[in-house]
Amino acid sequence: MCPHLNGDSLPNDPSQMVAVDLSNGTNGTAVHASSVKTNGANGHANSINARAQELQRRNPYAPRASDFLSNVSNFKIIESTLREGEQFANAFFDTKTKIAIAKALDAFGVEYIELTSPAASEQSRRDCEAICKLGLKCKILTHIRCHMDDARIAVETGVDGVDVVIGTSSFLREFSHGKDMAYITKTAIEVIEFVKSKGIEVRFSSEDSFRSDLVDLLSIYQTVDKIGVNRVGIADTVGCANPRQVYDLVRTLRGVVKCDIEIHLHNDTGMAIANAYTALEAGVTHVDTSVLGIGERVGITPLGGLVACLYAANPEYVKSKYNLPMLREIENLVAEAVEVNVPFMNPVTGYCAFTHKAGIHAKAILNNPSTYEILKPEDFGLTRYVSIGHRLTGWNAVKSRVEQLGLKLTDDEIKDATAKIKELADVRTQSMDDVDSLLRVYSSGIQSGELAVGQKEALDRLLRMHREHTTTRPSSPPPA
Ligand SMILES: CC(=O)SCCNC(=O)CCNC(=O)[C@H](O)C(C)(C)COP(=O)(O)OP(=O)(O)OC[C@H]1O[C@@H](n2cnc3c(N)ncnc32)[C@H](O)[C@@H]1OP(=O)(O)O
Ligand SMILES: O=C(O)CCC(=O)C(=O)O
Ligand SMILES: [Zn+2]
Repeated sequence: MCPHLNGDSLPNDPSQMVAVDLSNGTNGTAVHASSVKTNGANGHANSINARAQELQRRNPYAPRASDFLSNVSNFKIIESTLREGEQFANAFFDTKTKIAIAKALDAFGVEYIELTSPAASEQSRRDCEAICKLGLKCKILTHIRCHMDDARIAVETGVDGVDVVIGTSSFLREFSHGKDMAYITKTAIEVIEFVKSKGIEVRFSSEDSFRSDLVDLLSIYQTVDKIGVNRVGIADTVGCANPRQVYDLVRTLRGVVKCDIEIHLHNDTGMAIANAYTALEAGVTHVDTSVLGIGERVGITPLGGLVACLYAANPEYVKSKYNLPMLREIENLVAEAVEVNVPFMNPVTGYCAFTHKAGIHAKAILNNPSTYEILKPEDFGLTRYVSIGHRLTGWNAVKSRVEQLGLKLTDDEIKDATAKIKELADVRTQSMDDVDSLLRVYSSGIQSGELAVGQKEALDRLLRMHREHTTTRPSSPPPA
């Protein structure tokens, strides 16, 4: 039986854990230089520079110009589980599941949901229409090739906007669609103007941006910005970019276009969350995510990980935007739909995300959770645990359990009992029930005078008697 205090449970075997409720603990919240939204107009960038230089003159530790470009506290999520996520090898979402996921994401508070192209199949088109009719708070987008045939189908579905994409790297120009930059630019203009004429949002994105020629990229982005695209998108389609490259490209683009900038980052080298954070620092306004990061190959920036990272930067802002306690439910919903487990090391919902083990950690956590926690479990509707029944435990952790059990032991007695727990845990990990029995036997031995600190043999005898009693006692008859 899980011995936690407030009825929550871990998805794993919690028998060695004890939950600690320190809701009145003094978790620190990071303080952040305020950020201003910039639309990248050069005049604006210059005035930010002048303001920052003035601040720096007065105080060298004052925010720099780059800090004012940051959108770490001013961003929108484009949730693409129902588009990129459907490209995950294991994914098959029937209509009911798509609707459940869309509703859950909307209740969580994402600003946009991106859906598979209605050109993909007849059912994809019908599902897109069905989700548009749900009346969700968030905006619904669909994602199409840069082609008039796809655009004509997309605008008839009832979406709030269309995300248009075409590869600009030499790899994709040669081996995917075979079109040159002149053709891409001409078609992009045609598609964007068509979608705009329907009165809905349109975004233009270059696929494989980080392996595209910078002059080609900036020139097509500038062209589509001039004709009034709502957003341009940068895509690290193969997951090759590092944070420095992301920062440089976004920052350069920020100086070239006035419209919003979206970023889409694959996680092939494990950089997707770091790259998304860096992209926000450099001024992107929209970040693509999927639940658990599912997508092509190893997928993209995961919703939960990104939210955790941005919460660490500005908890109040993130809490005000998103229903954080829903994260676990959404991840479980998607994990079940695509038949995978939530990874053990997942931020926030990984099965030991809020479990503290080593004695040194446990003592400090019990005094103040901020010592070893950057995320507050209670903000995500979760519980903090301290694991006790192992050889790395310490007397402070044991003392907290003694107090929870309502036992009366002095510190010396607790240290003595801790030594016994360690001795037993050197042989095998002790469950919480094992620890509790030991503490109860120890305490009753002390109260009855059968035991004093350091009487190892007497304690062994009492434990042996307790074990024999509990294992040989005949089971009680069932209640009448
Ligand atoms: C990086 C990304 O994740 S982008 C999004 C990926 N999403 C999808 O692919 C959605 C699901 N896809 C599908 O259902 C199908 O691939 C469809 C309906 C889009 C196209 O199917 P098909 O016509 O059978 O073509 P197929 O998939 O074999 O090849 C892609 C075609 O699109 C063209 N193409 C590829 N990318 C683009 C683009 N961004 N813009 C315009 N055309 C493109 C290719 O040249 C090729 O054309 P072809 O028929 O002249 O050879
Ligand atoms: O449309 C986009 O921005 C991204 C498309 C995509 O999935 C990718 O390039 O990986
Ligand atoms: Zn992608």
